Amino acid sequence: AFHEYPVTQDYRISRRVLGVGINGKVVECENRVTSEKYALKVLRDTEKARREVELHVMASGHPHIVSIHDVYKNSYNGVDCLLVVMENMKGGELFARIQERGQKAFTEREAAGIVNEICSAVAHLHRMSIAHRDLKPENLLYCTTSGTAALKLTDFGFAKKTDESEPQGLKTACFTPYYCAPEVLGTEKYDKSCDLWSIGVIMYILLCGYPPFYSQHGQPMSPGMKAKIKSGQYTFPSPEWDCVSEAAKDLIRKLLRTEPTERITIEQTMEHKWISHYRKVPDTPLFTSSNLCDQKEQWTDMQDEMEATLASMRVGPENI
Ligand SMILES: O=C(Nc1cc(-c2cc3c([nH]2)[C@]2(CCCNC2)CNC3=O)ccn1)c1cccc(C(F)(F)F)c1
Repeated sequence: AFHEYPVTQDYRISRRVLGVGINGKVVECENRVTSEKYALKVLRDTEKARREVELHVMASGHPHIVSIHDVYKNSYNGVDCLLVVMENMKGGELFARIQERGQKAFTEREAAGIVNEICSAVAHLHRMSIAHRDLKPENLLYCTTSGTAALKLTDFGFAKKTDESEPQGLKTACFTPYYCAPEVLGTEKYDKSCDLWSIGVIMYILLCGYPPFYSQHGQPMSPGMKAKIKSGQYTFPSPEWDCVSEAAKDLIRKLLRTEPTERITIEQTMEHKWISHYRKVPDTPLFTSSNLCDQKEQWTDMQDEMEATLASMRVGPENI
């Protein structure tokens, strides 16, 4: 249930904008009693916003999910809004921190530790039949600027329940299901498999500093593209990948399978030795930090491309 009284009664809202999400803007705010700083996400009160808040509240409390502190329903000159007060992730975004690394090289073992944190957040969501569907670097934030700060996942703007609790479009259609192809009936696999693909892309970038897939530059993703990821082939180019372990490449191959039904699940990923024994992964220095810095200007292109591919993967009866 949401507080109906004004959020300004409990928090002083600063003008500092922390970012803009799918459904709303994020600003810094301060609790009037404790002077603690929080992040405030302002959403128009729509069906979509309700779902975002509901799923984020369900997931909140896990050590690698940004926690929700309070939710308010206020209206400003006749427009109903939902205001979500979250813990303030003062450490900023995942790749910004690796870019700012400077001299001390980023190692394969550190990459494994980060992927382990992301996987435990996704495992928590998938156990609750929630698919995040917008797992991208800019939604992975650090609690504080300290080197040991926890990495947490945020922005449930595209999250969705994958069990039958929600009418899955086609499921309600009146036809004899046994003629229906599996991939149409079980969007459950699809939605969750988007998150595994995202983990694969993030893991690839962590290990070399550039993304696995490039579309022909400037070529827009064809609109209405089916769930197939316009993946093209990816490779493990020299010299960056010569020093990366076979176990890491094995896991990437299983995460980046083009066919969603052939992609590894989050449970299988957590059992993969590169994750389950991440503390034993070789502490090999990587090219990541320098490559992330060198191709800084291509960074926004990369984010746009990942965004476009995620959009094309968010298949659902409503999107087919
Ligand atoms: O982002 C910061 N604090 C923060 C931010 C969020 C947050 C929520 C959402 C987002 N951020 C984004 C912003 C645009 C990129 N995607 C994520 C869109 N969707 C969200 O739902 C949540 C909690 N604390 C922050 C605070 C202080 C300092 C710094 C920095 F490190 F940058 F100095 C960052």
